[in-house]
Amino acid sequence: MGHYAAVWDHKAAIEISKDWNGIDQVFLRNSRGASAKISLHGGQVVSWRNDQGEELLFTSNKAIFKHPKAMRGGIQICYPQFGDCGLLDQHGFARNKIWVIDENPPPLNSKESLGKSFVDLLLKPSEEDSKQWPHSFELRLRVSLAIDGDLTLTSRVRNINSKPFSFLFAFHTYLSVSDISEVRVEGLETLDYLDNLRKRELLTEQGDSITFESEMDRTYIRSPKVVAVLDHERKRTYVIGKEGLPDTVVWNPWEKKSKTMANFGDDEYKSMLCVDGAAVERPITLKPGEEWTGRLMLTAVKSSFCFDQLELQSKGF
Ligand SMILES: O=P(O)(O)OC[C@H]1O[C@@H](O)[C@H](O)[C@@H](O)[C@@H]1O
Repeated sequence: MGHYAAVWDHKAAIEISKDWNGIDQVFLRNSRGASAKISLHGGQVVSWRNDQGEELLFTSNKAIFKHPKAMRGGIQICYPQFGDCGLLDQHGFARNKIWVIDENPPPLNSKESLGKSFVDLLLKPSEEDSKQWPHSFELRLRVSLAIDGDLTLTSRVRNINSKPFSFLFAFHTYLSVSDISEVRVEGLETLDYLDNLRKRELLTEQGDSITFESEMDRTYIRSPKVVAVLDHERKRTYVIGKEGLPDTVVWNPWEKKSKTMANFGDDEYKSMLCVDGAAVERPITLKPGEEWTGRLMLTAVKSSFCFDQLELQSKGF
């Protein structure tokens, strides 16, 4: 399987194995011991570990690993619908489908994979999907793990039909946190957001940063390219960069809703936070033959957050 990997030394590797349901999953590893696991079920990133072996993504202890439902956690691909704003199942069908490994993807910018282990996945609509959503598309996902452990997800949607179509998209990202009460999100101050708990009412963020004391389900519109999630107790900061994704969704179900979710423990809301790079306020429209690209870049660093220290520019933010 070496040809899937950008091999810069002998330890960079990619392996393919079966998951609990006999569905292929891809294991990426870098030379320092960081890793990522991607399931072909849903094109879902199910694990991302740093070089200390610490898991950076949340997965519920009650997650159900059973086709066709995406398991609760990791990074899910929401496409072509987000939430329940449409006729399809919540968050669209892509997260519930079996993707394939794309051996010959159309080229991406060469910098994209330089020095990284990566895999390319592809989803094309089945007959059943076309009945529900009558548009011909190719949805691609490249997952790349860099030498410093950064994880990049690049999605491309191509219209291969003779008519335009529109879609919504999100990288629904479950971050693992120590205790939600100790977490702060920076970068969304003063922005307008749609409050999904109040029928998508348009409100403006008043806080200096976002902290959590109750259920939250918000779509921050036209959000900046970089948002930081500071976990004080664990002394870890996640830096979330995005391109082609104008919005950021912030979600935590809190206590009451958690109890109603079958595949989620009653107390698990304390150890997770979803911060999604998304294009959900306004649909993206593609004319025949056109392609859209969206990218999510995740970095986890120790201790307090400082834009300068992170040399964000050198990381491509
Ligand atoms: O339970 P699901 O379908 O995975 O969705 C979880 C949540 O995902 C969030 O992104 C949405 O904003 C919430 O409204 C939704 O409840």
